[in-house]
Amino acid sequence: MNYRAIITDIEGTTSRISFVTDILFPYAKAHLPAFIQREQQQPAVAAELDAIRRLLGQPAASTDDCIAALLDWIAADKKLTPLKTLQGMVWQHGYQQGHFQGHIYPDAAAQLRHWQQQGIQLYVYSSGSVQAQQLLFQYSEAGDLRPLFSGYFDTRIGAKQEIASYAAILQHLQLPPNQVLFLSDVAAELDAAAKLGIATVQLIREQQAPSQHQRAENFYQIEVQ
Ligand SMILES: CSCCC(=O)C(=O)COP(=O)(O)O
Ligand SMILES: [Mg+2]
Repeated sequence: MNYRAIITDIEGTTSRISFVTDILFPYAKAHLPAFIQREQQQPAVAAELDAIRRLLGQPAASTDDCIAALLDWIAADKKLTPLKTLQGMVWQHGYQQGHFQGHIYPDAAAQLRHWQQQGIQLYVYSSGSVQAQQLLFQYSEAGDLRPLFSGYFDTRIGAKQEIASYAAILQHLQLPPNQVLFLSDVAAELDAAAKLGIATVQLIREQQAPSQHQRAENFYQIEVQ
């Protein structure tokens, strides 16, 4: 089982679920409305507002309508790309101001470093935007971990429970599926990856429902060689 690439999820896998639900999401809920009102003319923000209008099927939706939809989506933990993109923009300020650091389990930081030193290519696949992923690892409690990673994938490549998303990732990696290992806490994500022959390990750190996938309580229990 010599894997040439390992792809890891974040929430519930490298990092505590409560860091996302109790720190990041409330911060976004508190700061997104003012951020959007202030920055809505910025092309990057305007593009996401247009994407929200398309998702709502309301081309004439006001900025306030879009903000209301975003707050509903945060409450429902919707993994919608415009929400995730705007959240990443808002979280950048929080990290830069030192309002919070990115949580990473010590075993995950240590093993990711070890695997990279062994020559294994490391990637991230999270519903959080690539910007949000890079910020979490840049401002992590274990220091700037960005040098460990060869690439990042988010919902722009597809939803995490869709088989096609993993086919697109394999195309990017240019590796056979049996040389790739995907780590996540969510069985449905692992199911989709396994359908293509990607190796899987489910991290059971919190209250995850176990599945038929190989399981590990921490990164030290994951065999890669
Ligand atoms: C990258 S930190 C923000 C994570 C996030 O917004 C999210 O929805 C987590 O989803 P994941 O696919 O990493 O479990
Ligand atoms: Mg997760």
